[in-house]
Amino acid sequence: MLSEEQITALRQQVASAIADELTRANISFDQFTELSASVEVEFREGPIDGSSVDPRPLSGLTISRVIDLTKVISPGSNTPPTHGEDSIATADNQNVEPTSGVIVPLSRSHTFVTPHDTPNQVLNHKGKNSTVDENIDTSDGEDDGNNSRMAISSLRPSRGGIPVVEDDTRRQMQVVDENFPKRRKAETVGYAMKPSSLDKLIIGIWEQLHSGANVDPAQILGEFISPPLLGDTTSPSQDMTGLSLSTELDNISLLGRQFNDTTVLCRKVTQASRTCRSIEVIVQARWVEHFDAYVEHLKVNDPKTSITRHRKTAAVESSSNFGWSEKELRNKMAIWRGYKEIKDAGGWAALVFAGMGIYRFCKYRIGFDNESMQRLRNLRPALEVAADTMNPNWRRLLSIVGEPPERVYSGHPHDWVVCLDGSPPIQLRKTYLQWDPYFEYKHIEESVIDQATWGCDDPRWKSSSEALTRVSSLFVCQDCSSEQSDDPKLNCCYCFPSLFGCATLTPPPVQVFRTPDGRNNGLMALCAFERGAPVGEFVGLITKGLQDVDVMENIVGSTKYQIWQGRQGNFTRFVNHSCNANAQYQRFTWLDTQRIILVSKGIEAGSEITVDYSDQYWKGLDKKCRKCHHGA
Ligand SMILES: C[S@@+](CC[C@H](N)C(=O)[O-])C[C@H]1O[C@@H](n2cnc3c(N)ncnc32)[C@H](O)[C@@H]1O
Repeated sequence: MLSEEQITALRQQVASAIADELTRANISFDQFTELSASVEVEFREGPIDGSSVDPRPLSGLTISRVIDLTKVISPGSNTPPTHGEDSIATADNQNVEPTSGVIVPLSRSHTFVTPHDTPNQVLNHKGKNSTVDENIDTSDGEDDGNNSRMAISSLRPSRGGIPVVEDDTRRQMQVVDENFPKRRKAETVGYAMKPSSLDKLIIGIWEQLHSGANVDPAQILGEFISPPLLGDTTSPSQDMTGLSLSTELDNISLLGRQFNDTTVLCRKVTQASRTCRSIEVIVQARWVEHFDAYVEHLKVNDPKTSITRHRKTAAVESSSNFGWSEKELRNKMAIWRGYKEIKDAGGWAALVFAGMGIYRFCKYRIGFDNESMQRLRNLRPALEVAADTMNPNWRRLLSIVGEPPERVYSGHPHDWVVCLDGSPPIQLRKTYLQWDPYFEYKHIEESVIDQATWGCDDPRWKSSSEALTRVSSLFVCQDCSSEQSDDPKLNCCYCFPSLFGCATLTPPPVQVFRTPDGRNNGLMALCAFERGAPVGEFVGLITKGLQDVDVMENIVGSTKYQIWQGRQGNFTRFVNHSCNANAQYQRFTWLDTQRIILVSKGIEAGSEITVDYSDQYWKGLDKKCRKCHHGA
């Protein structure tokens, strides 16, 4: 019998051996939530190098255990999701005025007043009373001491190491250039994506929707006619060594044209095949409905015969029409029924944009339960907003099954605020009218220079000696030292490939959503963003001297400028604060011009995207973080 100490030593030895093996195995556990491990132990006699070991175990298998690792892998799995705070929710939304979008500059001519238009007597985090102006200030420590800016509060990118302290400023959000924090598990909000088959299906839908995939019947009706690819001209493999220079050049340009033509043809066929696949699942889902209706009809006409018998009759009739055996039809029908159930819950958009993943999901039916279908039901309006606004013709596919082809949601994808509980989306402007009856928001992809202020100059441009030290006329990335160009063929900088210098830019998978805890709107990540991946650029009006509004203030050399998203900008305008943020703002220089990028710190699919506005931002404001309940 082993002593207590020997058992402890044995336990440690076995545990550390398993841990070593696990490290070597390099398994990605991220995709599992209900993980268990099966451990088998045998004891053997002899040295471990195997030179003279008796390969037979002492007494066969000593132990065999299955260990539940769920709690180790997902320690927070029992934590209620954020939307459990529903009780505070919608009514509360009336109370928190989202500052940056609703306050207009005093210097501009709007006359309405919101609670944040005037200085407020407020409590800061330490409970101290202070009077503040409602602004955002973002000067970044290279302050020239100009106190007129002190009253402006800000979303403020700061340079690493340079203190960002202006005691009188508020609403400063800091950009952290250094000490990129370790990835943290992000909280999920309403959609609460967990790694399962349904999640894969949903993420597949979002990815298709944001991939630039063109689901348009016109694509398959359009021409596939392309110049002859083979036969009458030089094929790519033909030996050209004996050709004269001009013939050679002719052939090269011909090869180039052929290559481009083939690319176009290939693109058209790929798109057409994707569209056909969508038509296929639409028709198959509808066929199941007709099958059920027919069985119902048989039952009404012949109530004495069992429903099973009627089903068989209908199956036999249709299998001969399909040219399949009854069994084959039944197998297919089981999958098609899955398509119908997805359509019933998630709407036609879920079906059309599901891609190939839907087949496996319906074949194996893992996670095909009431809870999953409820999740799809809640997602339905959000999916339709994305589908209608990004793929305006997709509903025309539905005319094949007699559904209305007109889209329901028009405008920009972020003109709609989706609700986590599946209730109808709200027009963006309506979510601000209570504070600003004139609210409107123009969606722009690039910042716009306020010419009244800057003329033709872009204050973000690094005209300083920094830029002039370049050896050639090429632009060089300050981070990776590679050449930058808007021409994808010349560009070598891949710091933020989804934003700069690459051939295709696809819209980021994000949506504006209604927060359930009184923060008005927020930004939802539909798919995961890896740590370090850009979500988008902070764009708006490049201006200066605004007071009493939320602005991002920045500095290049000695030039200060502001980015104001009050009336125009992009989705970054809806990013809320969290003390536990999963994203942050970073500076980046593209073609010698400063840009501010929203970068992921590890954002999970289905989470709200947040940044830490920093204490500076909240300083002196009568607000607590409603996301984390800090700073009450
Ligand atoms: C840049 S906007 C963010 C989008 C905003 N929620 C909206 O609906 O327009 C900043 C404003 O959102 C609100 N906000 C953001 N994060 C918050 C938080 N954690 N707690 C409370 N309010 C927050 C505040 O009103 C803040 O002034």
